[in-house]
Amino acid sequence: MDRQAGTVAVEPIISVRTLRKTYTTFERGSTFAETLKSVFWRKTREVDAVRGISFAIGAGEIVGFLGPNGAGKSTTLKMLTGVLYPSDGEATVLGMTPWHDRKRYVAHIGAVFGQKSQLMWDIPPLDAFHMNRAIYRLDPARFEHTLQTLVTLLDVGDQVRKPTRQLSLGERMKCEFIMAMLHEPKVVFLDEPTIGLDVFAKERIRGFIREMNARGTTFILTTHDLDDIEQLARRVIVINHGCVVFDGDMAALQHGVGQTKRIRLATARPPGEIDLPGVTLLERIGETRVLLELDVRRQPLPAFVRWADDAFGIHDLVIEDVPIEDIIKTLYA
Ligand SMILES: Nc1ncnc2c1ncn2[C@@H]1O[C@H](COP(=O)(O)OP(=O)(O)OP(=O)(O)O)[C@@H](O)[C@H]1O
Repeated sequence: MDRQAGTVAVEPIISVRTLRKTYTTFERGSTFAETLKSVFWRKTREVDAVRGISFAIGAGEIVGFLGPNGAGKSTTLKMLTGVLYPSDGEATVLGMTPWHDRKRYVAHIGAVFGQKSQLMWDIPPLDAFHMNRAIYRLDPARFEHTLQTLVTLLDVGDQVRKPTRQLSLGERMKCEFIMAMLHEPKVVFLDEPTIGLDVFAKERIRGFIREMNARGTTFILTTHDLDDIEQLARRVIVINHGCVVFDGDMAALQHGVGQTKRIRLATARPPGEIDLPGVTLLERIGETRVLLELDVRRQPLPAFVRWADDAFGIHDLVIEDVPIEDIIKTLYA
């Protein structure tokens, strides 16, 4: 997809315009006198959780929605799933305003919240799936076909008949995905969908998301697990303090970072001061080891290697890309 940051070439399926949410909280005070006073005179405090964010998402995208704790991700997702009214701004998802006519809206979207279950503890997922069929008034033959497809993709044929409380976390999460996708939503919101899962369960869930995306589902994925983002999202929107601080392709983000390399150097003689343009000393490890960061636009790699060998003698050299965690940390900062 040919896309500039924040815009999509195709007609957006999700469009968010200067969306804002301010929470008003009441301060009660900590002493008895303050609590008594607050009965007559309530002191309020305003929290600007989301400060006028805008973005557009095209059909078929998987977008990673990232930000540190308290950045405003859940608040945004709650507005986009219609749970929360915004203080200002607009959003349309599949041509509908999420917080208007929510009953009609939820029939077109799906949501999986890693920390919140849509299943019922004492009854098997299969019964809950059939309840959803009734709630969404799904065609029985189509429902059976979709159910079989989802059960096969996630390999939970034996588990869906057990009471939910007997399932492992990984098995339950797979059933949560089935629950969210039985009505074939075009847009699915995921909030920490792999939290607490082992590597195998994570792989299975990620494979499932990729498969459903290939079949046309658009996903917005909020997670603190950057492996989810690296493996699934072609685009990331990063928010911090309620504002969008980056909106662009993962590839562009990684390419920008590709201009910076980390170099682990073991030298024959202790390296003294390294005062070269484009070279930052990150860490000294013992007498003869250093970790450096190199901006290859200002300090070409071959020239640096020649200089280092002449200056201290190179014993060993490892060249690494900057980890995605560090790039994201910089954006958060
Ligand atoms: N119901 C509420 N009342 C008052 N303030 C709230 C409420 N919900 C969230 N906030 C505040 O709004 C800000 C954004 O919170 P939000 O939960 O959207 O962040 P988040 O990015 O999802 O964080 P996390 O990664 O920790 O889940 C925070 O400062 C939070 O304390």
